[in-house]
Amino acid sequence: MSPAANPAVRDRLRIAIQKSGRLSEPARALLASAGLSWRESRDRLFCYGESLPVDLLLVRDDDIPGLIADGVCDLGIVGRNVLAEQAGERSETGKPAVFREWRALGFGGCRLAVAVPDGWDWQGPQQLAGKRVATTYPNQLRAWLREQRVEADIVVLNGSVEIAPRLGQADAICDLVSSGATLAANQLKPVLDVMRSEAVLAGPVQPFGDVRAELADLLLRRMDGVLRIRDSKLLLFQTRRDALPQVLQLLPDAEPPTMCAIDGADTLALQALCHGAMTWQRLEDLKRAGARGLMVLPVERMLA
Ligand SMILES: Nc1ncnc2c1ncn2[C@@H]1O[C@H](COP(=O)(O)OP(=O)(O)OP(=O)(O)O)[C@@H](O)[C@H]1O
Ligand SMILES: O=P(O)(O)OC[C@H]1O[C@H](OP(=O)(O)OP(=O)(O)O)[C@H](O)[C@@H]1O
Ligand SMILES: [Mg+2]
Repeated sequence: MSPAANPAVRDRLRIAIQKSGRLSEPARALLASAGLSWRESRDRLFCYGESLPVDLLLVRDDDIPGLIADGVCDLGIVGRNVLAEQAGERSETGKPAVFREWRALGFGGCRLAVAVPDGWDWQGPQQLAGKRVATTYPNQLRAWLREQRVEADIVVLNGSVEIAPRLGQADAICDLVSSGATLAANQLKPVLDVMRSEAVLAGPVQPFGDVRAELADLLLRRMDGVLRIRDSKLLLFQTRRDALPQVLQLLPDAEPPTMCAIDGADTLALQALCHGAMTWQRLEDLKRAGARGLMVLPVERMLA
């Protein structure tokens, strides 16, 4: 049966990303560097893929796990915090796990942390016993409290959680923190992390049974290439053979270099893919160790 005749079989992949918010631009940029391009529609909620049969759906981030669960979209880029919260909710209500994290994407980093008023003398999780804790992430907080064997009341709020203690709605909070500025502005201090989060590529637990499997594989391979080289540089240099061990010691973050002998084999020309920052200080150290003609080149694409 052709995909058109059977709606369960699809010949295009559909990826949901946040319409507007912290993850929307980096998510688009990542997909674009993996070679995707779209024809923008006028309402901009659905973008038809041009370079590959991969379409974009622009939605609220909280809707992404549910869209994957319902099969409305195939993949999504969403914070691990949102994915874990909704997975927790499904498991609490006895529903099977249908989506999971496929890849961590290295942006949108933050943590889900417990914070208490500045004046508290924090002794440990037991101090939350019998207290009210405000959060947008009740399932993760509940699971964490259970692990700590602490009984506390969870007050669910959809936003502005940090203001709850001042309003007398809660004694402590459990919310996302990155710089800590929002906590400080509300006279709160973080005391421990419930989870570390970043943007992730989410997908179904079950593999696709049609051409989407190949499209998803292709996309993953390209994304892995982009993620691997995000901060990488290609380093070109020459060195005398006897200085090689000292030079390589300064490149612990490099892939095994390609080398060739020149000048009657006494000198080597090398190229090494380095994953760490290539600062001036590092180049000067390499020169001191015997490297010559150092050149640092950006890496645009890589396919393993
Ligand atoms: N302060 C922060 N620093 C870094 N990342 C954050 C921060 N706050 C949230 N995030 C991450 O970015 C994701 C999206 O945050 P954002 O504030 O844009 O969501 P939202 O207000 O729920 O948006 P939407 O309108 O799509 O529902 C969060 O789920 C989290 O993974
Ligand atoms: O530690 P900080 O760097 O101050 O960031 C933390 C704040 O960022 C997020 O809110 P956001 O600004 O996205 O507003 P929102 O409540 O509308 O999501 C989060 O809910 C915190 O309130
Ligand atoms: Mg949201």
